[in-house]
Amino acid sequence: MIAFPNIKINLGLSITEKRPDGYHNLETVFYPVALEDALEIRTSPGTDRKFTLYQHGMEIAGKPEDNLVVKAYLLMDKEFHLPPVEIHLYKHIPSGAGLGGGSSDAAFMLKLLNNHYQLGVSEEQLEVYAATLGADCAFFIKNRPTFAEGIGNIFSPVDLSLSGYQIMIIKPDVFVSTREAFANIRPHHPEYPVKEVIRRPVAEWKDTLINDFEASVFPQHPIIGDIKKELYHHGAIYASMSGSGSSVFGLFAPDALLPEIDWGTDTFCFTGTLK
Ligand SMILES: C[C@](O)(CO)[C@H](O)COP(=O)(O)OP(=O)(O)OC[C@H]1O[C@@H](n2ccc(N)nc2=O)[C@H](O)[C@@H]1O
Ligand SMILES: Nc1ncnc2c1ncn2[C@@H]1O[C@H](COP(=O)(O)OP(=O)(O)OP(=O)(O)O)[C@@H](O)[C@H]1O
Repeated sequence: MIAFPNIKINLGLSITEKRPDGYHNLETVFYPVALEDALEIRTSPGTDRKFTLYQHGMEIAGKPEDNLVVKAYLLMDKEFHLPPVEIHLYKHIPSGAGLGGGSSDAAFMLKLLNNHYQLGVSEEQLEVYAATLGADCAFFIKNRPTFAEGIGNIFSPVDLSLSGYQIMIIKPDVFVSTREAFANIRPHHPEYPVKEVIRRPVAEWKDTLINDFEASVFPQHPIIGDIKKELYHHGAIYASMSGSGSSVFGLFAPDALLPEIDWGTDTFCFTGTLK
């Protein structure tokens, strides 16, 4: 059985408080975008190994047992005593991009196992499992536009459709550690709450829908700020870094002709249309 884990972008990201457990409370809107990995599971009988991970496409740092798809499998195996599986993961989604690629793989693994082995786990319970694997992992269970608060795991639906808008996502060859990005932030409550700005037309978001990480990440990696400027220069209606970076996305009107920009060979570039 195969699934296609997609990414999220953050529309606004306010880091409001540091918590006693070291994590941060935040407010953001997650929006799904169809830049996808491919994830397949097959039962592999007659083997002692619980799992074998075959990786294709972009490389991911770390051992197989550190991969979030394996962590998701082991979590479900503990609860449901699953048969051994072969896992094929084809990575298209860049890592360290703020696009939630690893979290998405993990959430889709939970959904795949639930469907393939007919475990009968509810979406709500899958969200509980997902939240143990990564702060924004649970979003990918329902995978629809969502207002998130808490550490990024308390959800309410938002009435927002960007259907038809074109998106350009650019990720320079720069790795931003999510942990370090949080460490450099001074939390504060936003002048313009994300939930309110998002109700305004996209054309009004430019100076009010803020990703707090930009202020700490751009000075360290000026190239990321330059990409955002370039997207505006070429007609983006709204542009922002996603999550803790290093990717930047630009939203363009449905009928706009997307610019052809030479970002250089080490830069990842995706264009698509939002659903
Ligand atoms: C920044 C976002 O991309 C916004 O969508 C996400 O909240 C990040 O979520 P994520 O990559 O799933 O994050 P995790 O892998 O759970 O956490 C990585 C590290 O970031 C810090 N962290 C993460 C989430 C959060 N609300 N507060 C934090 O301080 C913690 O130091 C944690 O050890
Ligand atoms: N299946 C996976 N895909 C990508 N990275 C994974 C995976 N499993 C574990 N990782 C580890 O997770 C780290 C973060 O990867 P991820 O793609 O989620 O980054 P990100 O885009 O910064 O996500 P986020 O928006 O959640 O911060 C990587 O450095 C990698 O070592």
